[in-house]
Amino acid sequence: MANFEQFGLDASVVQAVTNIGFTEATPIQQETIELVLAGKDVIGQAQTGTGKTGAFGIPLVNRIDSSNPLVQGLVLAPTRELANQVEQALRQFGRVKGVRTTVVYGGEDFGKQIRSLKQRPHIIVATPGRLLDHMRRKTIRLESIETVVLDEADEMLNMGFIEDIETILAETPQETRQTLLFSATMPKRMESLASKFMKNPTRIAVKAKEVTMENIAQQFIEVHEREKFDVLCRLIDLETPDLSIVFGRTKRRVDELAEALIKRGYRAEGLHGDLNQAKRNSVLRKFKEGLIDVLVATDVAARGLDISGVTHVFNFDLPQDPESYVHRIGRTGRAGRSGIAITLATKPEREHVKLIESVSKRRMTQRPKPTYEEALEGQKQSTLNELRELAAKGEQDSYRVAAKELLQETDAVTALAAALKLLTKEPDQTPVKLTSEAPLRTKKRHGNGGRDGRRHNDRDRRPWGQKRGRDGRRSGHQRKWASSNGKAGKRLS
Ligand SMILES: Nc1ncnc2c1ncn2[C@@H]1O[C@H](COP(=O)(O)OP(=O)(O)OP(=O)(O)O)[C@@H](O)[C@H]1O
Ligand SMILES: [Mg+2]
Repeated sequence: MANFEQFGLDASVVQAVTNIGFTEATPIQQETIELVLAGKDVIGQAQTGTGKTGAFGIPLVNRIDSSNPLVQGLVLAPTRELANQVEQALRQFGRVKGVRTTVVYGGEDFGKQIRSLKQRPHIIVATPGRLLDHMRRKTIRLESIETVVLDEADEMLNMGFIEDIETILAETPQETRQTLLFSATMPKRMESLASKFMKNPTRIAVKAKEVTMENIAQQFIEVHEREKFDVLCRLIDLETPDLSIVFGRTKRRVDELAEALIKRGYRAEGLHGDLNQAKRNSVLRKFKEGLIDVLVATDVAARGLDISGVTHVFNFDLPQDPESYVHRIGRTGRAGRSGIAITLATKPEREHVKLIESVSKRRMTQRPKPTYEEALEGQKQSTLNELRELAAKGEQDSYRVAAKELLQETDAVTALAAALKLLTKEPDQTPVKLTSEAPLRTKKRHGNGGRDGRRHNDRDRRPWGQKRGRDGRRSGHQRKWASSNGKAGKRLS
């Protein structure tokens, strides 16, 4: 296994990476770091959660001349939250070397961004729309850019950012520019972008049958539309996730789902593109801090977001395309950890499930709908585990007298059973109202990448090819690769 010293990186960059806690390069990092250092154009495809940010970010900061005040690196990301997260990662990689980074995205004050641009960042991370605005205002110039990275390149095409990206790339030095494309999915249509903007790129790709991670258990449950919500609640009760993400198809759906979950006593909040940026930031922060356990989101949260502790992804509604499925479920099972992805599908949607399976090259295991009894049992076990842990810690001195008094009145089993009942969140059946969604219908995939026929303007993404208005949306955590699973590195290679 490779450590970071062997790639010819500056000692300051190796130091920064070590400080973060990375000891070994992940497979995609092993393959791309030297190429990027050498100035080559690279198309990097590797599964979700396997360190692509480091694969481009570590050599990128290494290439920066930190004594030169000009901006040298540009990273584009499809959403605001992701742009934020990537900038945080780059800042960490470049900290010891003294590389300055900044991030610009829509929905935020220009003034603040202009002030940060005046600090002469070496690398700018941006969403395409806001970057263009800055270019028009001449608050960002790209003629000194040496390296451009398109993170989630295929998604930026999906979102209709292609013209924006062409405009941006045209403002960077054509002859000398290094261009890097990264994503877990590289659909065929990426080729035209690559051939147009890249010079003899090296392709690093995972094998087709390894598009999704094997450490993510993929399951699906066949449901009727009207029972979906009860099934979701029972799943949460039964599975007792640490953190989970529930994906809904539309913004309205996300709002309704979050509200319904809250009504049933879950700590949930919604995230989608119609919320103002302050709200989006606060929801994501609360989720990372564990102040909420369930993040309900549109596909705005499907790509790139790296949040530790997400043990479960629920596809309440099917994603509109198979690539989106790969990215959604990739919000769990990151950095060698395991995760569970559960997809709810109605009977008419079976075909769509098959299409997803054929693209992700993995079968989903069908499981039955959880029963009320199973949900209750899950909650009981969870309470029992917490009780066991607390008892083992033995820090209940101030409760011992009361406990003894209780045991004089009633036998131990009765007393404990009452405590368990009190502490257990029994499955809540409060009636809730959700507007029902028509099932997703499968259309044959054409050259347009199989965007579904139903175009719903309540969605967070533009259909393929359609020009987007301003800008997208989407933040970070560092830990040791394979910290919880020593085998992860091997499995990936
Ligand atoms: N060499 C390493 N050692 C330990 N942890 C690492 C290493 N490289 C990356 N990680 C951690 O792995 C996690 C996933 O990394 P990252 O977000 O870059 O994945 P990704 O491949 O970009 O995934 P996605 O396709 O979802 O965007 C992060 O928490 C990151 O800090
Ligand atoms: Mg990523």
